[in-house]
Amino acid sequence: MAKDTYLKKILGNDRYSRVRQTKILMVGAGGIGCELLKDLVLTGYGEIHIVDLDTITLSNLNRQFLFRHHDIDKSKSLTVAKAVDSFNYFDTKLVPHHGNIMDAKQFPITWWSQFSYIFNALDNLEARRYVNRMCLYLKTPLMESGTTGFDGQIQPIYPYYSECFDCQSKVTPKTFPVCTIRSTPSQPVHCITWAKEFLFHQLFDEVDSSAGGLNDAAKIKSETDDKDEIENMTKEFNELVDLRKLIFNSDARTFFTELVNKIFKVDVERLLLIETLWKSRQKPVPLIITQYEQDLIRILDDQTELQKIFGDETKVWSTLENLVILFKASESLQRRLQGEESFLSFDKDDEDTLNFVTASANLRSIIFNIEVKSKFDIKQIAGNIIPAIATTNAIISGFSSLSGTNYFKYDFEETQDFSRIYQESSSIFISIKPNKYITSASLVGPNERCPTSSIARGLLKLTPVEVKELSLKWLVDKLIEQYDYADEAVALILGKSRLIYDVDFDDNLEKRLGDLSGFTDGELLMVQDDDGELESIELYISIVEDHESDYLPQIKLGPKKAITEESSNGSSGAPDVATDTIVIDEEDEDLVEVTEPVVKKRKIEVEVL
Ligand SMILES: Nc1ncnc2c1ncn2[C@@H]1O[C@H](COP(=O)(O)OP(=O)(O)OP(=O)(O)O)[C@@H](O)[C@H]1O
Ligand SMILES: [Zn+2]
Repeated sequence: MAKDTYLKKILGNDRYSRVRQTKILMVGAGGIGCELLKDLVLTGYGEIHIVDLDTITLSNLNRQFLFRHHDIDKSKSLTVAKAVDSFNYFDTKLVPHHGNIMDAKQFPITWWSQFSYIFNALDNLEARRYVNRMCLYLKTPLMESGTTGFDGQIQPIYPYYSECFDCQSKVTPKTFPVCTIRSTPSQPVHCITWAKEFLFHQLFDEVDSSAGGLNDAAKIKSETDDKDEIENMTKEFNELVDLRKLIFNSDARTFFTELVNKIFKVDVERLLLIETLWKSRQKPVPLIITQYEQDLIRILDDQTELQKIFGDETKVWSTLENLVILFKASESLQRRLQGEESFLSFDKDDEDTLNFVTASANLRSIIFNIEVKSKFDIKQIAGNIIPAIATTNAIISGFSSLSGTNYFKYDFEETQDFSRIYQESSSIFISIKPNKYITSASLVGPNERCPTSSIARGLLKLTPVEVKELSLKWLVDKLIEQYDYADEAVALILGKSRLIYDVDFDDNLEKRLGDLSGFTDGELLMVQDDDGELESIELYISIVEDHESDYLPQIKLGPKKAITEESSNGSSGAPDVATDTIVIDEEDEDLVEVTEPVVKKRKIEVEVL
């Protein structure tokens, strides 16, 4: 049977002919992207654009099966596009783009508007949110997907008909109270966090006293009322400062001995004095280095023995072995700081930093009678790594492409009316839990409180000549005419927060649009109703050579909706998939970044042209 006859049979004639004519975009060509592109090519799409900003690394090869060893350092998007050639049975046109999808210069809205459907195969919240917003401006359906270990999810998004990516707040990563980390750890992860975020950071990293963290007095006070505990922590901190000085003016042995003595003996003895802490907890046992000194010296001189310890990363090291590792790591870190490097940051792939954190976390675990972990395990936890599983990616990609074909049931060319299809589509979840390997949930309408989809969005299309000739007054009148705003109720905010017009500020009215600084292609214009009756609309300024249709989107603005703090909160990378990520990690801060769409008018910030 000819290959496309086969496809016709599976999809049916109508869907088949629509698939063949459809141009889609896939964002991300990593773990999910490789699997997904294979599926999309075999679905028979007419044209697929692929965007990825990254190049291939060795660690990608175990699961990103379209890449080979000789592809290392090559562009992911260009490589995947070539790799699928051997099974491109339906002659799908592949158009790769190497670049950041959030780059509005490389990918202006006119570029986005060519796609009928967008598939996300991304690994971060920021890019996901960006694509979600672009889809809202253009009313382009989006298939969102994400995996974390054995968990995975797809979410079909039909803009303004079903929930958008931001409609559900994302699971917040776990955080630990400072005092659990500093005084009363009870799990390996507490000791690992302490070793990485506190000990390593204070000794070797660049310390920014204004940044807060585990030493911030206010933070400590907010976690405990115990005066002794606060005093202890402050003392510990000051002694650490002295220890840091020793890095530069002592030899390796002195530094190591002082380090072990202070961190694993003196600090612990001090904690033991606070009796309230140990009423219902097992007491820690301070480490006495002299008990291990002789063996330590012997092993440090024995290369074979050393190699044996360092060679097995999956073994759980004994106290003595952890001390050996700690000595070698601190010696090496000390040498690096005495040399060229002015500070050292923890990096799971930097052996010295990982060894230091592993050994010090384990020694603390031993003291507090907590399970000791192998270096391999600690690397996963300290690096916030949740292993990526090829099978999870393959299953999720399968669901993503399969569910995407639902779109071809109807002809949306003219209408973009998704009222039926969204009710026939579902989010799908997979997991390793028995009886819950695959579950699904019907799509529901947008969350009224969603910070992203609770305002209307669309394009304001103008030609360069119109931008030059039309005045702001023309635009205000046009907005009133189109959206039924009460007279004098319109307020316009350009970009992040610049008020360019409202009833009390009409200085710009006679200006040409092009003379308003910032009125450029790709900039956002927020239209607010000062009477508080109608919802806001965010317009994406699109300057095009020609626009047949209207200047403004054909939308009926609904009544204004309330947005709450709670609903504008988000954090995890994959949609709704819980992770065991440890916070108190600066890197995670970008994960909680939220783009607030509703800009409060602030006249103070007005720049009069
Ligand atoms: N803003 C962006 N623009 C374009 N591509 C992006 C953007 N953000 C992320 N990506 C791409 O999305 C893909 C996500 O894939 P994946 O989660 O497998 O990540 P990875 O970097 O390949 O693997 P890992 O993070 O596990 O080492 C990556 O190839 C990444 O380059
Ligand atoms: Zn939403």
